[in-house]
Amino acid sequence: MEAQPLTIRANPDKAIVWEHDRLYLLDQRILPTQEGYIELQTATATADAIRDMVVRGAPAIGITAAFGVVLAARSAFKASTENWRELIQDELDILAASRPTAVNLFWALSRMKQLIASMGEENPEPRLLQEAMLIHQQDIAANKAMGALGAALIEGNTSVITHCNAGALATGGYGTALGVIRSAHAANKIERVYADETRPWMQGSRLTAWELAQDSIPVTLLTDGAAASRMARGGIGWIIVGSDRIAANGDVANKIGTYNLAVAAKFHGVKVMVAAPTSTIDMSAASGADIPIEFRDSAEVLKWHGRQIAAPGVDAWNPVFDVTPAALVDAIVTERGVVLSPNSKKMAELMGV
Ligand SMILES: CSC[C@@H](O)[C@@H](O)C(=O)COP(=O)(O)O
Repeated sequence: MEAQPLTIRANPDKAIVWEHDRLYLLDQRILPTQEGYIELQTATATADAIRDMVVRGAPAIGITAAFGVVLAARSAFKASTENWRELIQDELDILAASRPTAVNLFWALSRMKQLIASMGEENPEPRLLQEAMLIHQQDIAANKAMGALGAALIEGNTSVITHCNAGALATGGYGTALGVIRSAHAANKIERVYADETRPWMQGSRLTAWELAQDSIPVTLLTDGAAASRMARGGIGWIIVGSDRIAANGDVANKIGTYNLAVAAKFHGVKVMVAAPTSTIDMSAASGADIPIEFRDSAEVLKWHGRQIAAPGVDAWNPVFDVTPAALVDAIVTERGVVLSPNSKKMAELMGV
């Protein structure tokens, strides 16, 4: 899958673009040294793009899958105006199998499936496209609401640590954790952001630092192992991260290494904020133990830029997410409100169940 020459200037707030009835994704694998969009013509190609990390980040995966359903409906309706509903099923399953942890994927597919179930004999594409666009727009609005709510929790002017990339690139735009940081920076509450590099895909150095630099927000990279040392030296008010799935008891799945950060934060008296839209909350997962954790190829750890960095025959354990227990989380910030010291009762109240 090669990046196409740019027709749209690369912009983190435009990582997912639907234009002239076509789906374009900013290729996040090649940032920040190259910028290019990939055009996707089928749902299967969309699922491949999600699996191969062209697009990543929980809300962005969900939005992309919703547009993937539009592409699936287009080809199914072209093949048969009568049987498109049956024809689309395989592609819906292929999209659902792309990545397992981010619940936003399944949430978005379920919204699209509900709409399909309510449709008559008309061409499904226009209404499905309208729904995908609504999912996209609602995500941006949720991020802006979270930005204001999360920024309000930060007192004075402080430095923060973030992990992975929970910015505009990982969402429909504006970002979750980076949305909070953007809003807090605009309110003069952020002195500096320390971005963990985030092995092995380097979302922190390649994507987060790129986004923050474009916003002129002071950013310094940390190797993942340096975060506790940085906290020990003081001046860090908050750890601010996103999430791929939050369980009904407030346990948080996020990029591998988030749990380490939260443990170190507790020891150093640094608070932990998780910013995530309610589409990331999975009330059917009673606790973090019920969240499926994606394991990726050990080659992602054993190789660096295609070069072998471990002795031949050495294996690697490569879970790409971990679960931070609710007891280590000070605040979950959603578009519906903030949950302080989350637990099952407070999460149920937030979700109205
Ligand atoms: C707003 S994005 C929140 C999470 O999806 C993000 O922190 C993360 O862990 C992304 O992992 P990735 O493997 O890059 O998709």
